[in-house]
Amino acid sequence: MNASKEPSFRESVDLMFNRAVALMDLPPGLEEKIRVCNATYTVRFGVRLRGQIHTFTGYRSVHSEHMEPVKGGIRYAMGVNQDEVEALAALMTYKCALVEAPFGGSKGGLRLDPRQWEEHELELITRRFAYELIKRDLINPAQNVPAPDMGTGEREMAWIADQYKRMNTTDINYRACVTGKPINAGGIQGRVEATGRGVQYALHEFFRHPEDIAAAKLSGTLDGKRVVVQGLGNVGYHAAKFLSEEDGCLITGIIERDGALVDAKGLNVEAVRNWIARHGGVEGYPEGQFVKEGAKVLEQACDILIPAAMEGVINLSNAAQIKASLIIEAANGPITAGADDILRQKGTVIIPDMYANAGGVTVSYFEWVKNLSHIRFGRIGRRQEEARHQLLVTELQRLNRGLGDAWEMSPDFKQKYLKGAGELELVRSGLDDTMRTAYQSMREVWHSRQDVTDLRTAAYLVSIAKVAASYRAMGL
Ligand SMILES: NC(=O)c1ccc[n+]([C@@H]2O[C@H](COP(=O)([O-])OP(=O)(O)OC[C@H]3O[C@@H](n4cnc5c(N)ncnc54)[C@H](O)[C@@H]3O)[C@@H](O)[C@H]2O)c1
Repeated sequence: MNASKEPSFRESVDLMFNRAVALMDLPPGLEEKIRVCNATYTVRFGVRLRGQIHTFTGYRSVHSEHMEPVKGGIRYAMGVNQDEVEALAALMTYKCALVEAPFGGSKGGLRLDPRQWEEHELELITRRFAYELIKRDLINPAQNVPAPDMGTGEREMAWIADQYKRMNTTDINYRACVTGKPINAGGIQGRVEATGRGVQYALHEFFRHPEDIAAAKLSGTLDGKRVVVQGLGNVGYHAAKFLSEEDGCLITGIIERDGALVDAKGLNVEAVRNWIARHGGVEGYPEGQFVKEGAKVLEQACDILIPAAMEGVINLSNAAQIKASLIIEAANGPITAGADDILRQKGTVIIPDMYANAGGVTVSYFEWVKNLSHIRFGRIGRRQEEARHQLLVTELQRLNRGLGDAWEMSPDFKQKYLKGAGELELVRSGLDDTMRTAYQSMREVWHSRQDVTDLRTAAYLVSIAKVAASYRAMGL
């Protein structure tokens, strides 16, 4: 294949879907029903800014309503188009099914570069976009619940929730109309970092299986592994930070819009992030080496490659040169269908997007449930009980006393013990359980079926089977 034959993002998702359904025995016609996008709404609206009217184009796509509400982020970027939004909505359907978040798939986008607008201008634009979607029930706690994606975050979600409340003054569940909100606007602890945390938990689970580590031509643990990450935004930053600070990984490459930094000794993620915040890019960072053609660093030798920026970055033009033997797709669709073929033939192990970045929607689900139940999270679950018990045992050992003795708690212990399991602990353990269980469901298919040679096909098989079962149960 040459570069001109590169399929679009939407075609790539469909090609990978087709590869999986060819191995399934679905009732006639159901495959087509699952694959197609149910509806895409395009809106153009004007906002008076800087003395003139600016017209913006936005989309909200609903891929599958086999479960409602449908769920999926809202992206702000210049490249947003219908094809992209539909591909992302389809991935949301498969992702939610894989991790058993009870939602259908949706996605939205607004064609604009958020860096070109002031905060108060972005608020006006966001509120107007939200108004257009809310009045058509394309944002609604029972029907369609957005979340952050590229170019958006907590701030935009808070504006959307407030806009919904203004238009639905008697809806007590208004907070559940969007997830990824700030804590003081009905959000949940651990949501901001959830997708990056999920990438870390996915790698933890991968490294619990020696057979899988060997398949990726690696050995040992995460400690000391060389990691290259593309995109130091919400997902890439948190993934790189947790992997370097908690697991001992060396971040040997960071690729951003203006170029890349490489350093065999490992880069300080926090310091690079602060540099980007101050200077708008990685160029000039005082440590490591700056590479102007950042995308070339995707081809650098490393153990784990984490594309966490955007789709299509590993494609027919560079797939053969990729040296990492393990790629975890933190971004949606970073590998095109053609590149996926090349990498699979080379024996590269790919942990697919629909699983790898599902931490965001998983914790969004917790937030939505919290908003609907109107109860603060913090009841003690089994794992928290165990953790509390362990804390108690450790403290008693420290004091060298038996259980019946009178004893003084250390202030640190007292604070932790009396606090019990807080919301953050619950969110983390729920996310960890979800990432473990979903990985095991994929790997079971990967290792038990002769005709399944990769994790992506396994992920599609698991999720399509669940979507198909929903359609069959509800009747068409
Ligand atoms: N935010 C979430 O919770 C979430 C959940 C699931 C999946 N995702 C996916 O993860 C990816 C990143 O999302 P995000 O929320 O972290 O976005 P973000 O806007 O917070 O960060 C994106 C980062 O990538 C950088 N970037 C953009 N284009 C680049 C390029 N060509 N080369 C190198 N760097 C580039 C940006 O400068 C920015 O630092 C997207 O594919 C998104 O769909 C995000």
